[in-house]
Amino acid sequence: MLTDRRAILIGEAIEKIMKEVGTGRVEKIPLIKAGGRYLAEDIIANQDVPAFDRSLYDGYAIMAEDTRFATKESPIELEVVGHIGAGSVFLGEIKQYQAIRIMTGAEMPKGCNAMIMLEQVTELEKEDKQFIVIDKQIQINEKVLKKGAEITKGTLLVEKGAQITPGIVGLLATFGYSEVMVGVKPTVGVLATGSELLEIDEPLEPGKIRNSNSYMLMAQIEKVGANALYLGKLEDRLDESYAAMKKALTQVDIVITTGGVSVGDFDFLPDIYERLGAKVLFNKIAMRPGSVTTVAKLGKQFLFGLSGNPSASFIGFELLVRPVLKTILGNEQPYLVFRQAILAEDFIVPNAFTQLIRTKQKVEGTNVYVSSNGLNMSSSITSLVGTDALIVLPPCDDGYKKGSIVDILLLSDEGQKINYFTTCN
Ligand SMILES: Nc1nc2c(c(=O)[nH]1)N[C@H]1C(S)=C(S)[C@@H](COP(=O)(O)OP(=O)(O)OC[C@H]3O[C@@H](n4cnc5c(N)ncnc54)[C@H](O)[C@@H]3O)O[C@H]1N2
Ligand code: MOO
Ligand SMILES: [Mg+2]
Repeated sequence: MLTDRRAILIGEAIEKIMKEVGTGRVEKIPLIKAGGRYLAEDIIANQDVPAFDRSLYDGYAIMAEDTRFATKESPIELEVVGHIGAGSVFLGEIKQYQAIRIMTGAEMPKGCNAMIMLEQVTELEKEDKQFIVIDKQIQINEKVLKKGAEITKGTLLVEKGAQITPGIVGLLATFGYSEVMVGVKPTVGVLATGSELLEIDEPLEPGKIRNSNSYMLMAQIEKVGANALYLGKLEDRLDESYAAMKKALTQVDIVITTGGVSVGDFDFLPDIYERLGAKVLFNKIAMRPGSVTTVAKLGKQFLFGLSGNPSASFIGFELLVRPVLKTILGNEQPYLVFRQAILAEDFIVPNAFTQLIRTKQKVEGTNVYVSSNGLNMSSSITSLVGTDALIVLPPCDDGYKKGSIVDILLLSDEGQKINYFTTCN
C-alpha cells in the first residue's frame, strides 16, 4: 500500500524519537555484575582514602625529627622496637630514637611521621637488639600517604549516568559498594518479516534467503547492553503479522521489525501501525540507506520499523535505536562518537539524501582516511564486516571529492597497537 511519506532530516528524526524516550527503571545489582551498566546514583565518598596514614614503601617508620642532624659523616642510630606488615597495627608507643620496621601499605604507628626505605638504611645488631643507621635528614611526611590524600569523605566521585568501567568497579569496591543502583536493561524483541525468509539453519531454496537481519540486530542490541529476544519471522500476511505484533508487544519493552516497511504490495508494517492505533513519528528519513525507516509509538512502547535491506537495517539501529536503548539504560551521552577524517575516494554522485557509508578507518600518522568498505549498497551485508565507522555525507549537488574533510561516526572502540619500544630520545 502507498502511504504519504515526507522525508525528514536525520537530526529531526532523532529529535522526534528522543523526545519520546522516558526515563528507564532502576534496580540494585551486585557489583560483580555491574561492569558495563550505567550508574543510577551519584557515588559519594563515604570515607577518606586512604582511611589512615600509610607507608608507601617497605622500610622503617620513624620520627623525622630524630634525623635532623644526620649526615654521611655523622649518621644516627635508631633502635627497631616493632615490626608490622600491611593489615597490622602497631599498638605500642614509640620513643625518641626508635623505629618500627614497616611494610608497604601498613598504617603508620602512632608517633611516627615519616618512613625510610629498606635500601636507604644500614641494619645493625647489637646485644640482641636491632638498629638502623640513617645518614641523611628525612622530612616530615616523607614517603607517607596521608589520610584523605587521595579523596576526602563527602567528595562526589562519579556522577549518575556514567558507564561502570573496570576502574569504576574498583572505586566502588574501595568504598564498600557490594551492590549498586543501575538502569534496568530493556528487553528488545526482534521480529523479521518476509515470506522469502528461511531460518539460518535451513538449506537455501529457490527465491529464498536466510533471516540474517534478526541475528545481526540481536547482536547490536546486546552490544549496546540491552536484552534481545528473538521473536521469529513472519510470512508477508497482514492478519498474522498484526497478531504477531500484538503478541510481541506483551512480551517485550520495544519491538524492532525488519522489512515490510516500504511501499511494496507486501509491505504491511504501515497497515499494522494503523490497526494498532500507534502514533507514527515519521515514515521516511532523508538518508541512504534506510530511507524507509519508520518509527511508531504505542503508549510507552517504541516500534522501530527498520528496512529489510541489511545495511539499512544495521544503520537504522545504530542511528535511531541505539540512543533510545542507551538512554533507557541510564546513559546521558547516548550518541555515537563523531570525529573528522579525510575522504580517500571520490563520492561525486549528487544525492538529495544524506549518505551513510560503511568504512574501515585507515590511520596514517595523525591522519584518518576513509573510503567505502566494500559494496556501498543498502542490500550489502559484506560491507558491514570490518566496518568501524560510518562516513556522513550530507546532501550536496557536487558530491564529495577525494581529500575532503568529512564527519564520521565511530562504531568501534578498538584501537591499533602502538609502538611501545620508543623513548623520548
Ligand atoms: N517503489 C519503491 N520501492 C522501494 C522503495 C521505494 O521508495 N519505492 N524503497 C526501497 C528502499 S530504499 C528500501 S531500503 C527497500 C526497503 O524495503 P522494506 O523495508 O519494505 O523491506 P523488504 O521489502 O521486506 O525487503 C527489502 C530487502 O531486504 C531483504 N530482507 C528482508 N528481511 C530480511 C532479513 N531478515 N534478513 C536479510 N534480508 C532481508 C529482502 O529480501 C529484500 O531484498 O525497499 C526499496 N523499494
Ligand atoms: O532505504 Mo533504502 O536503504 O534507502 O536503500
Ligand atoms: Mg519492501
